[in-house]
Amino acid sequence: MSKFIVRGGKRLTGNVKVSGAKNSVLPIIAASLLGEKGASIIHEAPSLDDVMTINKVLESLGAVVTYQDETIHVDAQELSSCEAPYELVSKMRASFLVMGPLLTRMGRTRISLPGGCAIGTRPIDQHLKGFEAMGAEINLGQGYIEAKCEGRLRGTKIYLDVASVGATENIMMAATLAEGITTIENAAKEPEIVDLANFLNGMGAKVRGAGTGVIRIEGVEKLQGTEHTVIPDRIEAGTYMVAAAITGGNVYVEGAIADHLGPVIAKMEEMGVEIIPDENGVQVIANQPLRAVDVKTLPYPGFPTDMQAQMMALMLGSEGTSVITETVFENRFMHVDEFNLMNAGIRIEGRTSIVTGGASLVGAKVCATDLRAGAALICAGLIAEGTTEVGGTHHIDRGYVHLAEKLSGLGADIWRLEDSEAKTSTSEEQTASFAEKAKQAGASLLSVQPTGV
Ligand SMILES: CC(=O)N[C@H]1[C@@H](OP(=O)(O)OP(=O)(O)OC[C@H]2O[C@@H](n3ccc(=O)[nH]c3=O)[C@H](O)[C@@H]2O)O[C@H](CO)[C@@H](O)[C@@H]1O
Ligand SMILES: C=C(OP(=O)(O)O)C(=O)O
Repeated sequence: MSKFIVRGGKRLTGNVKVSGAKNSVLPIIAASLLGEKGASIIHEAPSLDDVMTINKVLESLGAVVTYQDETIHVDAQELSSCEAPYELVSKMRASFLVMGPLLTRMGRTRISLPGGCAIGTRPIDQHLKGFEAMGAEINLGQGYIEAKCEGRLRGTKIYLDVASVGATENIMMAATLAEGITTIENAAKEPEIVDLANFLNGMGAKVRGAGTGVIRIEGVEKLQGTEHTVIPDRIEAGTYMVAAAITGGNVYVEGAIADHLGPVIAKMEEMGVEIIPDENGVQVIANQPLRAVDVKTLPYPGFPTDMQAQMMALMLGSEGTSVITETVFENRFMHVDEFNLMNAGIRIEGRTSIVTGGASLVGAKVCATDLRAGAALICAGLIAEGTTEVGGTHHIDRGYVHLAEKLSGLGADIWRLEDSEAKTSTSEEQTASFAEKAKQAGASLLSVQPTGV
């Protein structure tokens, strides 16, 4: 099993660059299926496993996709299928985002049910409610959802019972080619929704109000490929901000957009971290003991659930008792047991976790239960005594580009041990191979350690 190995005790300093946002690029790639004329070019597409998976979904539908140097070309002029198979959708829930584009463009689609995952059951009722309201007929059977419509979808008013990011995106994409006007009420307001709307408008769509609770889409007859640069990943940025703060460090997070990180910055400032934003990123300076805070996750612009686990790690490095309430997903405290293997002493009471800071964390063998849990365990490992081994790297690879290389570029004592490397190579060879990867990632190798600890 491959794993990240972290030796605690290093203070992080320097500059780290944030990659393009996973949660923007995935719906944008799905939206590129709407381009009946010309290709789409998507810049700052991070080299994540999730991106490779959705590219494969598009290829299985007949689109021609190439990926080079963080740029994706999608030629979706000729599509040969409207069915997204189980093998790909089961790998990644966001594959379900191809449903809206396929239904509205082809009048029919069949997609494997995405199912739940480690953080919750994650139903899709709001997506389907939207499609039905627009005139689609939905049938479920044998693990697949079939949607079809006679002629074009029809614009209508859709009120979402929960401000779902995915449902807002799927319905928004479906509405671009519908007849008439669609209004989404109680729409999600995340920056990634705005990024998707900008991409769609670049294709010729007429989307207004993205980023507010009411989005209005006037359907058009056809869309064409466009060129777009994905926004920086606010969750990756927040993760490096936490990594800097937990080590008492001084780090410039290049590309972080302070406006997208409002609640994360507010809570870190409340803890005593100095955050200095400028137009290119944010400087994070932690030069005093951290104070306990209480955090409740909420849809944007509230505190993001995708930063909950990392914030929990930061609370462990503070003085006093903090409380985290998770309101977005019903099962997103799986990392607590893993933190507790490191002597964290966190208690769960329903949807709340009580985190007592100041405990001396000790390195342990732990496992990422989802991608943010993995990043959070690595953050905790940065201040733990001894060595922490974080397994479940496939989760982390879904959302973090060159995580070990970026952190080691800031001075962290971290490296990745591949299963195959562990079996076949010497520690010197592993160091050399890691050094090569880090060089490719542009990181300066302040602390590369041989494996085999
Ligand atoms: C690829 C992507 O962008 N993923 C993000 C997206 O996931 P995703 O789009 O799946 O998350 P949603 O916003 O849809 O989910 C929020 C809540 O709504 C519920 N719900 C959702 C849809 C539905 O039809 N019915 C329903 O009840 C979910 O179970 C959950 O409790 O937003 C989440 C919430 O910010 C983030 O954690 C994910 O990183
Ligand atoms: C939960 C997440 O992603 P996804 O919705 O793709 O599972 C996440 O990015 O933290």
